[in-house]
Amino acid sequence: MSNPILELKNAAVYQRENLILSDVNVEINKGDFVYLIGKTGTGKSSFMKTLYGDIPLKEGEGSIVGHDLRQLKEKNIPFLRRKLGVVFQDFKLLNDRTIKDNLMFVLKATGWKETKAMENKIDQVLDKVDMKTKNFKYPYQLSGGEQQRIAIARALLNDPELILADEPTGNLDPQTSVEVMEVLQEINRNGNTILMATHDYALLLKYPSKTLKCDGQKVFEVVQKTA
Ligand SMILES: Nc1ncnc2c1ncn2[C@@H]1O[C@H](COP(=O)(O)OP(=O)(O)OP(=O)(O)O)[C@@H](O)[C@H]1O
Repeated sequence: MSNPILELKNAAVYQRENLILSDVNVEINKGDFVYLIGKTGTGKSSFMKTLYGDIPLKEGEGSIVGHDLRQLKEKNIPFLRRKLGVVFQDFKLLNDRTIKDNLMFVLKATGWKETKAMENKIDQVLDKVDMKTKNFKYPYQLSGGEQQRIAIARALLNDPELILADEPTGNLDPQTSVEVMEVLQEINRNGNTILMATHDYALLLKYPSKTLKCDGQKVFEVVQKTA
């Protein structure tokens, strides 16, 4: 029996009272790499926000990493987020502290106490994105691609069951996008499950995978054409 990490049944996504997506039926299983595509304004970000508890699910059924999205209470959102790694287009690193301190901040905020264990974990995640030697730098001293790799490392800190990446290459040039994508692919090969919203069709062609499309207030799976 498959035990999906994410399952939505007849779900509807709203921004306040505006219906953005309806009849959403989606299943993501452990180890999957799934793209979410669609034109600007079709609801990719709203879909992602619903998954990490930023927008409440008011219609249909939804479960993600063991949480029922319909029953999700404000106080449980931090616990949901701990099981998710979220990566954004604009990196969202804290510019007033070093890379190491950015990661330390997240570990402390999520209940880690032991300095040695925290340092080991930071080394481990930075190693995964090939950024171990830059841990003393400040975010503004890094290129966009490097900052995004740090943001991916940060998403890995609590061994997430699912990584949600919302346009992770949106601010990067094509070559750097490929480099960041290589990191995500490697992480996926190592067993991490990833849902990535993107409008970068070049990446889809280069790294084909299961693809969901937002269009006309619906989400459906598309079969990629090999041109
Ligand atoms: N905070 C908000 N309040 C009300 N409506 C919103 C809000 N944010 C987005 N919307 C609307 O929801 C719809 C979907 O937006 P969303 O950002 O989810 O699309 P998207 O596919 O992620 O677009 P993009 O690729 O430009 O990021 C749009 O019509 C947008 O105007």
